Amino acid sequence: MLKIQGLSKRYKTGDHALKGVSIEVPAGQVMALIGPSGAGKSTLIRCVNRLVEPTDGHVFLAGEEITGKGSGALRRLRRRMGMIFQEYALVERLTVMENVLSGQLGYVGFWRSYFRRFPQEAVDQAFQTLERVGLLDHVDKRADALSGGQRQRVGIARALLQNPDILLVDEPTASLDPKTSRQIMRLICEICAERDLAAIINIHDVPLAQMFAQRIVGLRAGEIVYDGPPEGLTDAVLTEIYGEEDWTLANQRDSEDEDSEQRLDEERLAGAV
Ligand SMILES: Nc1ncnc2c1ncn2[C@@H]1O[C@H](COP(=O)(O)OP(=O)(O)OP(=O)(O)O)[C@@H](O)[C@H]1O
Repeated sequence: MLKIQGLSKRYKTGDHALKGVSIEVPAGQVMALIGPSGAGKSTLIRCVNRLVEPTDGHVFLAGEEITGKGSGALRRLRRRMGMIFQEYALVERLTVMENVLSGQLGYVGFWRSYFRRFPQEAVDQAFQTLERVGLLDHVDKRADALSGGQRQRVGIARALLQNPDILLVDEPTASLDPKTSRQIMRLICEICAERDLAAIINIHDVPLAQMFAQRIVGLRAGEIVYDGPPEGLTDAVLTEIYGEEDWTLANQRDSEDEDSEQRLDEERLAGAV
């Protein structure tokens, strides 16, 4: 679905943020992008939709090249990439429904959306999507009256209303508590599976990435130093990505988390929760 070939980015400041990165993400795959601060994760995501202009390399979405496209063609291609942000990027004074419908902006034209005259089909789809993300009871609430988790659900619904081929997700859980973070990651992954959607998730929380993503790509100083399954993130690999550190605690917490998660699932199945 997404093919990145030899992507490089050198900012005007001289920072060499990406050094010839090549990755392919097939439809339906959720890929977590991890790495220390400054490794180039945000730059990579932003080069894919060309919010940042790559210095070199090529990006293809479903076989169509994104790099080198003029503004009209780029706008059309961007509609097929749903962005989900750390800070949700909602319009505070608009309702949940209005925020979600703004995902249709690229389709319905500026004046129609300015006067909030959305086609019935889009409104119906927005209701269905809001039901899927668990916000049907909040459609008329203003965005500024929502919790962090609810706000991120609005962000997800808005991205889905574009009918994207891929989700580009930048730190979706950075402002959320641990339980809500899991719920949001679970929701994103379930939706990707249901819709055969690819996703790249830029995430700092390694245990969370391991718990939910099918594939982990580790960036260090603009280069891929790991690309494989979550189980392959050994202490040695983590050290290669992040540098020397004692990983025992993180891994221990990991298996404890898994145990309690499994217990909770069993209790849920037994109808106890
Ligand atoms: N607009 C910019 N102008 C100049 N340099 C930049 C710009 N944005 C990022 N950089 C530099 O590019 C490198 C990669 O930054 P980037 O934000 O992509 O890393 P990151 O892995 O996303 O970090 P973080 O996890 O802290 O968000 C860093 O050295 C950063 O200072």
